[in-house]
Amino acid sequence: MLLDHIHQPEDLKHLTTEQLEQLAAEIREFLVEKLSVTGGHLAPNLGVVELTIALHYLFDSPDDKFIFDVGHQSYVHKILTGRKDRFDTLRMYKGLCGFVKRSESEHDVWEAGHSSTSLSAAMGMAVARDLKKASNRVVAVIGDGALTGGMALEALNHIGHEKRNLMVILNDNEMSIAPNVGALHNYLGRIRSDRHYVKAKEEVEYLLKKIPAIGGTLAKTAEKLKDSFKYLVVPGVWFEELGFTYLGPVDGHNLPLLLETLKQADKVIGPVLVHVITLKGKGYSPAEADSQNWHGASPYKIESGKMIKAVGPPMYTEVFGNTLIELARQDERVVAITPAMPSGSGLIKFASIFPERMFDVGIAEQHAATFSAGLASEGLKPVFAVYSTFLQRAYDQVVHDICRANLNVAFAIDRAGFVGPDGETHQGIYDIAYLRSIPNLTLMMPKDENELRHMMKTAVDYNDGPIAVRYPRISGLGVSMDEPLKSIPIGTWEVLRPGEDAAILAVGPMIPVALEAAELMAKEGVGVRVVNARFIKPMDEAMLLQLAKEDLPMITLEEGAQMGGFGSGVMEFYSSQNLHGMRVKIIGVPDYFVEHGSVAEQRQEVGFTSERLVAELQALVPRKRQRA
Ligand SMILES: Cc1ncc(C[n+]2csc(CCOP(=O)(O)OP(=O)(O)O)c2C)c(N)n1
Ligand SMILES: CC(=O)[C@@H](O)[C@H](O)COP(=O)(O)O
Ligand SMILES: [Mg+2]
Repeated sequence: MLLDHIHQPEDLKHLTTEQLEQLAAEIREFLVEKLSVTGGHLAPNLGVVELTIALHYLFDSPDDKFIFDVGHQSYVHKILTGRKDRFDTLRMYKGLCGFVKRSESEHDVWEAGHSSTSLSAAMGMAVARDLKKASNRVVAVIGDGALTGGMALEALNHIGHEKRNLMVILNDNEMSIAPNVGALHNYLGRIRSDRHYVKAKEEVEYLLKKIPAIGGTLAKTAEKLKDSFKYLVVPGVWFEELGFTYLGPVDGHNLPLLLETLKQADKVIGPVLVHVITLKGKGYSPAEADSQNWHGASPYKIESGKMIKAVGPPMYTEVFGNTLIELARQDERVVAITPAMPSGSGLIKFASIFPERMFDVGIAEQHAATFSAGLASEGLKPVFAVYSTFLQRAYDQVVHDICRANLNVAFAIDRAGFVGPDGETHQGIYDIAYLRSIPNLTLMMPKDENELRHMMKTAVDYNDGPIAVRYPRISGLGVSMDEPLKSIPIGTWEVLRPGEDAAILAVGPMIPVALEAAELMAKEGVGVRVVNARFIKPMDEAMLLQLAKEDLPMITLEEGAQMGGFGSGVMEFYSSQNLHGMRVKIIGVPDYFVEHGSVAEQRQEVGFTSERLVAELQALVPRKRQRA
């Protein structure tokens, strides 16, 4: 196998084109086989095998900087840069990261996970190169989905203006996670489909070259003629008008053509955009047929293409999607907005039932937020479905357009808390801290999937401003769903277990571990009250005052950043009441980035365990209260 002899990009340089094509086939086989066990972003990586081989064959990483947008399609890059032997640990605890990772290799020059950052980073590296009088290449690989991200367009604007040497490779597979959307996508579609563009362009350019060099007005007319023809035939004229040289579209699986085009691109002075057409999932028929489902694959059976899914209670996401349909049936104000995550957010069924009330705006969280504000300003009830981590992209819009204006936007914040294999770039652990300080916003988290349903009803019924419900990327507890849906009084907590010696104020999925700790403490004769602190804002101030009255020591427990989180809110409240003697132990995610692994391993790592809680309670509860 050629692949056995590839340990670094240098090992590619002597191969023939036929050998490179053989290598591509071997890498595809490797990916399908390895990811059948580990899971991962199979379809995106199958689509960039030839492209990644071509880059490492022609150019010289790490001197030449390769920047992968999102970074989920960097497995081939990792294989070619000495990490193929680590793929059995892909996305596992302390194993190979599923995204580009600087600590893994000198070839990983730019980390991501969130989309649309590659062009800005590339521009930074290009300017740095020029200021250092260096001559390395800077090559960004960005997908058609990521190109819909606002940051990418901001960067195109800057790159085209400065006209520095920089190569942008647009990996166009017509897919985001779902089929890509938007006017830019439609434009790319016209280029992809009108093959005659390329032929006509060559003929026109040949013809124009034939016109003898002439002076005077005729020359100006000829130039104008050439420009107007350009609009007719140059496929990438939009990019050309932004200051790029556009090359393509080129078949991203035709290695000889790809090599030829990249060599041509390498000679261009100034920014060049190479439009590469690929097939997401190329080479594995189940992934080719359904690249949305195979974008992020669970472990699977290779032969049957059947993914191995955990059986058990429904995911919170599924309960959200089903409940939103129920609410939308009762209330025609309800509309759903997703920034390119219809499937991950559980909205596929909703979209099929209410196509006119479902909006996939592309990878555009900022736009999604203010679009929701616009909808709410006209009396609709927009439900903005967004992952906690991706909502970070729209922080200003949440403050400036939604909360300040006190508009009735409902946020359905999925993937709140640890997310597992996607790791540090995707952990949903900052939203409590970054949302609770914004005036007018109500923030809640259910103890189980049944309470999620009632919280969604609460959010839709609530007409006093923005309201957010956050829920985790895990299955529910398997509780029964009670009917009918009813609103929960805002700002009310719930005592789940009585106790006279201490209290744990737990948020969402932290409740089971709090109940476990209380059970263990009961064996020591210590009564620990467990409270479902389901409203992070506003808090249940009556209950907080009652706890103070009883002088109960307490733990606050949240799967969110400890700094500025729910526990901080409790301390702030007691401070505001001048209750300075309260003994409060805040337990949340410590101040560092928690890397990939399973949710259970991540929780274990930061001490979200009943054993840890018991130790903290023993330190908190004075001896006299600990009955013999
Ligand atoms: C800011 C942000 N929003 C959403 C996502 C989720 N996401 C990851 S990959 C992806 C689709 C990317 O499409 P494209 O850039 O075309 O790459 P492809 O997977 O098609 O190769 C999305 C929406 C993200 N990573 N970052
Ligand atoms: C790379 C990326 O951002 C998405 O593919 C993300 O990994 C999806 O996350 P879920 O698997 O939680 O839907
Ligand atoms: Mg794509």
